[in-house]
Amino acid sequence: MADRFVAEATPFDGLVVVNRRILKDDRGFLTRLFCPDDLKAFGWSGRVAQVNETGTVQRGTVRGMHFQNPPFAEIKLIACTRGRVLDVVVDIRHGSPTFLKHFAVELSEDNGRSLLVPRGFAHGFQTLTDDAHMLYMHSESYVAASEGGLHSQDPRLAIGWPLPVINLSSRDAAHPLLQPDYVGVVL
Ligand SMILES: Cc1cn([C@H]2C[C@H](O)[C@@H](COP(=O)(O)OP(=O)(O)O[C@H]3O[C@@H](C)C(=O)[C@@H](O)[C@H]3O)O2)c(=O)[nH]c1=O
Repeated sequence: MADRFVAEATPFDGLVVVNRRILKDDRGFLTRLFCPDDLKAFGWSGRVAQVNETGTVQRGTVRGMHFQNPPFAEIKLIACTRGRVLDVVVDIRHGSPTFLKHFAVELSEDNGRSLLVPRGFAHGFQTLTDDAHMLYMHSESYVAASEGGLHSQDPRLAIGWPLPVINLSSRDAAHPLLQPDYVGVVL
């Protein structure tokens, strides 16, 4: 069996686009979403503490930009299992050469792409279709008190959302803008 996952490097240390093989036959398809042994080579380590799914009703909705602060900083493997999204991460690792730069990739139910996001990135996405579903593997448990957020429309991040941004949650609308002295997270 050829590799189920083919890694595509990004300009960000540890951030990997994972191209999944999609096995098709007359009935439909099968694709492997997660395998700790295979993904170890791409940077997954430790356990899967939880698997979450979200469904988003309306095209143009933005969720994010979210992260957990140390000691609960987490690795996430992110896939879109229904519809299409523009998935975006921001490097917030203190001292990183790509600090506060962002990376965007389209994830969809058809393109077989997942994003393996190391610790020290904020994550968000915009739905490009109605009724979009996302699936997340998390290496750490959800700890509400450790949650952090950046504003998805912070001018300093300059994320080019392709559609007018709608439906921010009240939490996401309240994320503060970055201060000039922001130094990121120390892992
Ligand atoms: C993330 C999370 C939320 N919750 C609760 C908190 C809240 O009552 C409800 C909805 O949470 P949120 O508003 O944070 O949902 P959402 O905005 O979809 O949060 C998600 O956004 C994307 C961008 C990510 O990267 C994810 O890791 C996650 O942070 O679910 C959990 O119980 N467990 C979890 O792991």
